Amino acid sequence: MTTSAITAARRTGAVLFDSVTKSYGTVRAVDGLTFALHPGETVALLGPNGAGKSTTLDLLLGLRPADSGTVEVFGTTPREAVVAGRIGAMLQSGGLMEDVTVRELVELACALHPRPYPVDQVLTRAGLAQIAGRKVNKLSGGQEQRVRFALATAGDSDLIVLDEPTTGMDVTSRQDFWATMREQAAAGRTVLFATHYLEEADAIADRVLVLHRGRLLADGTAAEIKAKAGARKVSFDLDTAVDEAALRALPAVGSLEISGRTVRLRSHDADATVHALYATGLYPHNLEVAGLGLEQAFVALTQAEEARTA
Ligand SMILES: Nc1ncnc2c1ncn2[C@@H]1O[C@H](COP(=O)(O)OP(=O)(O)OP(=O)(O)O)[C@@H](O)[C@H]1O
Repeated sequence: MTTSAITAARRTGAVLFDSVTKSYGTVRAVDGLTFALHPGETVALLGPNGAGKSTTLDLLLGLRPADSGTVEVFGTTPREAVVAGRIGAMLQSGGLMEDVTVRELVELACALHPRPYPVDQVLTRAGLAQIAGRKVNKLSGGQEQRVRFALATAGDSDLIVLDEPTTGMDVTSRQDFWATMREQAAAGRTVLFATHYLEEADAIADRVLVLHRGRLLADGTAAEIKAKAGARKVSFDLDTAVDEAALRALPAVGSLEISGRTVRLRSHDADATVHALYATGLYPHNLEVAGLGLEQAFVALTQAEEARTA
């Protein structure tokens, strides 16, 4: 980010990370991270295991101090933003209070929020109305996630932070969950979620941040991230026996998979690959050239970075 973008984000942004670093002993979990989130955005935070996603969220929520750099939330410190009720959070870790009912726990969360919603509304929105009387320690994993979701939306917060929110939820719960999050975003709230479900990031996020070893590897729309990965999938059938060596010698070819007379390959310059394919005298049928999905783009980007820094 440029200095003027940082100044603008400081004035009008929802979140600003400016050169933030955090280490645990010798492990640098977050390494000079700079980004801003704008009000009303829904942003996915992606990264392989250990990339620093949870640490980033902890810093954003004021649960850990940064070693250097600054974290601002609506122009204040994370802690001030939390106390003012401006952030609702749903974290992976942290047990729920056990010996209380779902309703009692949600009542407590509402009582603690400066701008609470009615308890019944929170329970219904999280799909908990039917099990409000049940003890929290008797819930399934997916039901516990719904309780965490209820706690994150107990009041009118401006920023909702979710760490792998749908892990353990069944398909219907997931759909309900994201429908609610869309409503929250449509009402102008900023939503930041860390996830390993790339199809969710693709479908839901306006913007995707890819972390790798505590650094920002990519920042853009899902379409931009796919384009950045650069590779295309090329597939075709041949009506003669497949000459693997000739295919491997085509320009820009990455991986190559042959199944009978069907060929599937990755190319970082599909035009060059296909032109050269025709030039060899082969005649491909059913030729298809397609972009990568977000998941494939993510793997391509992170693997390229691993190779670059190895
Ligand atoms: N409390 C801690 N003490 C020591 N090291 C830690 C601690 N928490 C995280 N780390 C290390 O910091 C790095 C970043 O971890 P973090 O949990 O932020 O990553 P993540 O992207 O959330 O990973 P995952 O996808 O596996 O949840 C990892 O190398 C991890 O081992």
